[in-house]
Amino acid sequence: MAEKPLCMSTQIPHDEDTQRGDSVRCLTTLGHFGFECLPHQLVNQSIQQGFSFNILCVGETGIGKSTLIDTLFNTNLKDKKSSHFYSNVGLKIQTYELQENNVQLKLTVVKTVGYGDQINKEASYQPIVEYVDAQFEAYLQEELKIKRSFIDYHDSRIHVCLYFISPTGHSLKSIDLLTMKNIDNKVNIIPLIAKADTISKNDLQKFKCKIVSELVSNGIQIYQFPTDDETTAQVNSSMNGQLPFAVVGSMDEVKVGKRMVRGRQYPWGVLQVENENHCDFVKLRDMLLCINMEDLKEQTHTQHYERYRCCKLEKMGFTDVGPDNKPLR
Ligand SMILES: Nc1nc2c(ncn2[C@@H]2O[C@H](COP(=O)(O)OP(=O)(O)OP(=O)(O)O)[C@@H](O)[C@H]2O)c(=O)[nH]1
Repeated sequence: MAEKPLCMSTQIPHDEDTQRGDSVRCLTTLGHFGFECLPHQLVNQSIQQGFSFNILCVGETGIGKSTLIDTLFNTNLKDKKSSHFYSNVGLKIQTYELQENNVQLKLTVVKTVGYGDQINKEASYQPIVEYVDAQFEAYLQEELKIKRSFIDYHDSRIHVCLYFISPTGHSLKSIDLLTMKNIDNKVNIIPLIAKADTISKNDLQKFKCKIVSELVSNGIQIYQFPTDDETTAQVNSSMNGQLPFAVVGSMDEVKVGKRMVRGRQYPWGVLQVENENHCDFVKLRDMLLCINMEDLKEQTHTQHYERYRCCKLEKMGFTDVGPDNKPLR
């Protein structure tokens, strides 16, 4: 078998090579090496592994959580209506395998049940906080194992919380402020005005402004679409200015002219869910699924989980040491 000659001197330093730090130099490469294919290797590996995405839907009973998820993913996940008479808030967790072309997505939807139906508002957000923390804890425990198996580990950490605001047209309720305040450093919150077809366009704009000012004055951090990538900076920054999205959900097919569209039929006409002049559904779908899903996952890992992990490890007595082997404070 013919052996390939080993090329020892493949990189020739040029005068213009820049010196970075003490020991890392940028060299101009000559010829083909192959590492330019690394991004393709990553794409193939990701497609083979499949993707997962975990959504938490928080909102009052009957506010349109299941319908919106169905409309987003074109599924029929809703089973039966929840009662208004639960003594505690519960969470319903459902996982689905979805496929679009050759991309597989394991979607987990966690939905509040009985939220807003109790007098004690503390009891309304506590189960949500506990659930989010429990998923961080499960991930941390997997990380701390000697034999870790992340390949088949189902990462259930919540990547986004869709917070459904009741379309009152007035202001946020105390339960909204309390819950968002207690989860904003644990999850990426995207606020939505639910059933936006029940409020006039004029009132909707005023309501949006009121919500934003209440979030700011209460120091509640909502997720900001990232503006550091030049390919998405413009659209993301414009969408940041349009939050909270006013959404309408529907799986009904309605006739408009010669076309069938998803919408809600009224005596005065049809509200088309996918018409950007009618509501912000398409904006939400694009932002959530097409443009920022990966950032939501990254923020979950690098910000929210990292905060949980740091806190937990410190409580467990771990400390980092500096170069002099002394504990860092
Ligand atoms: N007008 C209007 N009605 C909606 C909208 N979305 C859902 N609905 C209706 O509201 C009712 C409740 O919707 P669901 O999607 O079941 O609400 P949910 O929040 O999942 O309800 P629970 O699981 O019972 O808490 C249904 O009759 C829906 O058809 C919307 O955007 N506008």
